[in-house]
Amino acid sequence: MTADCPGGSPRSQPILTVACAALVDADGRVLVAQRPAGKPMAGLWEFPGGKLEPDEPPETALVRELREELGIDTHESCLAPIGFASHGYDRFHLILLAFAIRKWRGTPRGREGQALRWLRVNELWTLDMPAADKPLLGQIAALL
Ligand SMILES: Nc1nc2c([nH]c(=O)n2[C@H]2C[C@H](O)[C@@H](COP(=O)(O)OP(=O)(O)OP(=O)(O)O)O2)c(=O)[nH]1
Repeated sequence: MTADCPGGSPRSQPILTVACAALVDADGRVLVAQRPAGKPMAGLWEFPGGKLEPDEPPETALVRELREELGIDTHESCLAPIGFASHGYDRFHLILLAFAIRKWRGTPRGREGQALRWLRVNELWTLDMPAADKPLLGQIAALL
């Protein structure tokens, strides 16, 4: 059986590639961070992570970002790919690569002033998140 699948917008936008983490604790809860005031999408809850630098592999970027943002140490071998989201914002097209992480050293704290919450997967659906993130929730739910 075939289904209608209308074509997407052909707009040409810069591509931004971001790696993000579902940090999963021993109780199966996932960490989310609130984007601080002054940043685009301030107040929305996101998965910690950030942009890849030129020629930087996503795993390397994520280990770096988690150290910078949360003060935790992990290792590339502790990152398990979950899936991705691809979303067109007004100014750029985001490719969001998501990894699950269950092992790290240190206690996450918001080093850039961001609030943190540990939530069960069913609670994630209730959060105000960037539009790109919603498709990731099903992928995370399938994993946990
Ligand atoms: N880390 C992260 N970023 C996300 C998520 N969802 C989503 O749309 N984004 C967007 C927000 C930003 O436009 C981009 C991440 O960039 P970033 O965190 O490195 O940069 P930023 O805008 O916070 O600011 P800056 O570091 O350039 O100062 O990806 C998410 O779940 N986690």
